[in-house]
Amino acid sequence: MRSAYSVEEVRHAEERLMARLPDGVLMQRAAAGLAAACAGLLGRVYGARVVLLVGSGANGGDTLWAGARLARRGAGVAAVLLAPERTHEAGLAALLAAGGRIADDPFEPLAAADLVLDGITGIGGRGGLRPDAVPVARAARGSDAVVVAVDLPSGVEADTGEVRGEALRADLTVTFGTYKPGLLVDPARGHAGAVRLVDIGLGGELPSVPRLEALQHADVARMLPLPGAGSDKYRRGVVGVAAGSARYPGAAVLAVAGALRGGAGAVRYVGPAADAVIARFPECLVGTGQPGTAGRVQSWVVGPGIGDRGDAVREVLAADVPVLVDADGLRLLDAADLRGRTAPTLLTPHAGEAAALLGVAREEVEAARLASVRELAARYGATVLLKGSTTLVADPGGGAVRADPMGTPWLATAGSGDVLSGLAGSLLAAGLDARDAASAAAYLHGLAARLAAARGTPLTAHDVAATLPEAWHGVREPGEGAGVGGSRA
Ligand SMILES: NC(=O)C1=CN([C@@H]2O[C@H](COP(=O)(O)OP(=O)(O)OC[C@H]3O[C@@H](n4cnc5c(N)ncnc54)[C@H](O)[C@@H]3O)[C@@H](O)[C@H]2O)[C@@H](O)CC1
Ligand SMILES: Nc1ncnc2c1ncn2[C@@H]1O[C@H](COP(=O)(O)OP(=O)(O)O)[C@@H](O)[C@H]1O
Ligand SMILES: [K+]
Repeated sequence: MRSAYSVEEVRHAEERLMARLPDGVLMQRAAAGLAAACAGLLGRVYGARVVLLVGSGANGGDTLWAGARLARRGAGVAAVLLAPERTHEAGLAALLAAGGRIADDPFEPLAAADLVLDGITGIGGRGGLRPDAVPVARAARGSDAVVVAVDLPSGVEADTGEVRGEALRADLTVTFGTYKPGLLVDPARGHAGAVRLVDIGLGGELPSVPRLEALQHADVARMLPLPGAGSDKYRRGVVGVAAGSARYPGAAVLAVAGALRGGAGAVRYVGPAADAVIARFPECLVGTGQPGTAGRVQSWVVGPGIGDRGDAVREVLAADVPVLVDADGLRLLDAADLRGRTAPTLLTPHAGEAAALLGVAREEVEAARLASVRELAARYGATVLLKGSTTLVADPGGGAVRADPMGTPWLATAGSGDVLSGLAGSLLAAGLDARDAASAAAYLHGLAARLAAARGTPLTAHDVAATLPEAWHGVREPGEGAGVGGSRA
């Protein structure tokens, strides 16, 4: 599990740790890790051309100290000072003593650089890049150099992943002590490139519950339901699917396709698309009536392609089992029906559906995904999976929000959300709690899409469903050909 903490939590942890250590030790640990990462990228440090973009705070200090280490190994290091009168003094002195120099004109060294270190702002940054830094950041990105962000890409909001204004785009971010939420949540995440964590000894000083966490293969593998000797199909869990309509039978087929690959013992479909479902999946139990007539299930998925069948949504929400509501079901949802429920509810909106549930514009949700998913969970008293470029899962009671690291834009294809709802519903039926079911489903769904996309052709929702067994295998046996699974962050 990768964990991210807020700026306030990082600062408190740093204070406690620094109180026990000689002055400057943490900055030296950060600079050493940063310089080592840069040396690894360069391959040969001697003779490399390195440019440091240096802001007014300790982030600039880290950058100068790392630059000094590279200069001592023979790199030609030029520092662009964006706030010359407030530059970290000891860092600058170290750089100059090691043979580095101050650049008078930022653009000339940038044009010839092999490596640029972005030390304009770190966790102390507020708002986007200041106007004077914008052309410099653009020149860095426009050069042939590899751009490494120090702690965070300058201009992004560390706590939220929001980008208010312009921000630097890095190829790699070397972050210190812990991940920050902005490194795991879009749009900021999209600026970070690959992310590498340098241990500076902060771990023991951080709270036990992080702000945000991102699953890895091993976490998902531990959650996956496996049958035992005493299992039968009912004990493994039965998932009910109330989806589809005469107009949208495909949504039912795709939700059932996801549900069949989620580890439940059986999938029961009820609704007007029964013929289409049984034609495709003879292993599915089907009925044409209302959800109330379906017989016992351990979880329900309701909503994909269901059209205007609000009665079906109400019937499902009256059942005392975990319920996942998606797509049309979210539009038909009456918040009052949720309040009376004691079993878990999982809502799975995309940004447009989330905006309608919150009564705001879609752009507002996309710009502030973390705040939006938290607000939805609190307001509706339900676990919420917010789909999109970074899929997020929040519980109504607070706790760590899960950020999915596996998503890929290949998933932006019609019907892939239906597959996800079936898959998550199946994991609910198998006994996972709502947050685990939602985040494990998003992870497997993203990994399946990556594996399918690696075949080199555009993919369909059906391909995602068909590749779920490979994704399942990939998380359980990560060594065996699931190379796509190594997450980029
Ligand atoms: N505190 C510690 O012990 C450690 C801190 N470390 C580094 O220290 C950083 C935090 O240092 P600071 O608290 O000094 O903060 P930063 O270096 O992130 O930036 C603060 C400075 O930037 C200015 N600023 C804020 N927003 C700006 C913007 N949009 N454009 C331009 N300037 C802006 C502020 O006026 C302030 O002077 C971390 O990100 C990390 O790189 C590491 O060395 C590890 C140890
Ligand atoms: N840009 C993107 N990057 C990553 N994943 C995306 C992106 N856009 C959409 N997705 C994913 O694709 C799926 C689409 O679901 P949804 O919006 O419900 O579409 P549909 O209703 O057609 O199935 C979700 O899992 C969502 O997270
Ligand atoms: K930075």
